[in-house]
Amino acid sequence: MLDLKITGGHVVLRGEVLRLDIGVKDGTVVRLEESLADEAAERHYEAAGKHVLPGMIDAHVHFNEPAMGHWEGFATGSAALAAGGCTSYMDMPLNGLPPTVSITALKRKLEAAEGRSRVDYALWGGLVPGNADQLAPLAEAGVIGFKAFMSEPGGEGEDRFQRVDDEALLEGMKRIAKLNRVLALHAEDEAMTVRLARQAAAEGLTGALDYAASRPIAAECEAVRRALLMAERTGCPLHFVHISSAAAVELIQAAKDRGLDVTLETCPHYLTLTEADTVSLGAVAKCAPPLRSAEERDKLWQALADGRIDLIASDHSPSPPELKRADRFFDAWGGIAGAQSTFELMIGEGHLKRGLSLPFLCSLLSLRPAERFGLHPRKGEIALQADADFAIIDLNRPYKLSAEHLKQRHAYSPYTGRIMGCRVSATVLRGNFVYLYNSDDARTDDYSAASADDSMKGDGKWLRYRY
Ligand SMILES: NC(=O)NC(NC(N)=O)C(=O)[O-]
Ligand SMILES: [Zn+2]
Ligand SMILES: [Zn+2]
Repeated sequence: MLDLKITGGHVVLRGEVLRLDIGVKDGTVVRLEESLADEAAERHYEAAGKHVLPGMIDAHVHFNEPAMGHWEGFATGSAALAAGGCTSYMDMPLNGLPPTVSITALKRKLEAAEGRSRVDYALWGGLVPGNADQLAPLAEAGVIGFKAFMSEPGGEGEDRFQRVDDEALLEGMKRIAKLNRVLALHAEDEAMTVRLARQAAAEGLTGALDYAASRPIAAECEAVRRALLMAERTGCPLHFVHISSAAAVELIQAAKDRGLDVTLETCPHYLTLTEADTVSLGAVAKCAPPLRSAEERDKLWQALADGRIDLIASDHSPSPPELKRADRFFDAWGGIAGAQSTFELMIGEGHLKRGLSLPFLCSLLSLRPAERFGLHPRKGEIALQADADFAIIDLNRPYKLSAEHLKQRHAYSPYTGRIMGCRVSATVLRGNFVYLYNSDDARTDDYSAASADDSMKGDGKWLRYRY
């Protein structure tokens, strides 16, 4: 007998969408057929009129435990992801304390996560000045890659995450190349952004647009260019996080064309918000690199449609709302808390509005991240023998996002008040419902029903995939 069957849905596969029924046993997809009507199953979800997509894999979130759980934690952050159709995520090595830059810190991170996550996860380690000797042990312990900042990451306290100088970056790349891991880079040129911020302060310029002007596209391109030169010398695989400009995409594309092992992500906020929103919404829409012009946003969509963007990640980096209130926009915390909305924004804007196909968008949201960071073939697409990780989506149910919908630690997002073009109806992790929107109950999203807890039992919580 099957554990679960999902019938009547349109199933998004690699390159095509088919009307199929799905059979699940022991957390794995075991049947994909036109009809499983006569098949016995412990649970049955009728998905007629809905689409079944591979669960999203979010390669970039900041859950700030240990020590900073009052900013965001594994339980609340992963509940938000589950409500947004995400079934696996990769946690960044900051802004918890200590940051994940040593084996001791990794253990603390794992303890903080243990038994609290609603969906599957993997961890990033950090590359910072002075931790070169920790890279091999961290890789051995299973981190999926390393993250480094080329500009100041922000935060307070001596043990906060430190940016790399060129020397530490080059040395780190040499080592990471040998470890068969990817180095993820926050690419903004420190010298340029510091100089421009100082200049703005000296001129008394403190607003949202002044902040954006102090972190121009040129700063992103300069850092990307320098990192690519070092990658060429060291052979280190690179992944550029949160790329905000088409010009940077082009630099990276040229490197790909030269044969470099390099990928890039962008985030829903660069595709759906602009610097004008930073003015109207305030620091809830503050991030680094900053939001750009509407013209730049459209160029980024074009680059995406042209296949020049490898993946989409949320870069969910929340803080308590107080830290978003500051007289000078420069002083507010930078980071956008969009974990719950990636899928709905990308399907709503990318598919329903801009006409990109669902298989294409799912490759950016699931398959490519799974392939890049070693989770494929177990995760990343709906296929026989793969994990039964799904987002079940209703394309005919637009809704207005409000603070009450948000499951994250602080119900604070630049997308509240926005009409989402579609809605996640249910999220399934290895055959278990980890989120269920109960459309009969107009008041609440009832996701405590179903067997949410099942997903937290057993193994596979921390994915230890090797290349
Ligand atoms: N310290 C952070 O979490 N920073 C993050 N903040 C952003 N993107 O504004 C990031 O990933 O750079
Ligand atoms: Zn960053
Ligand atoms: Zn980030």
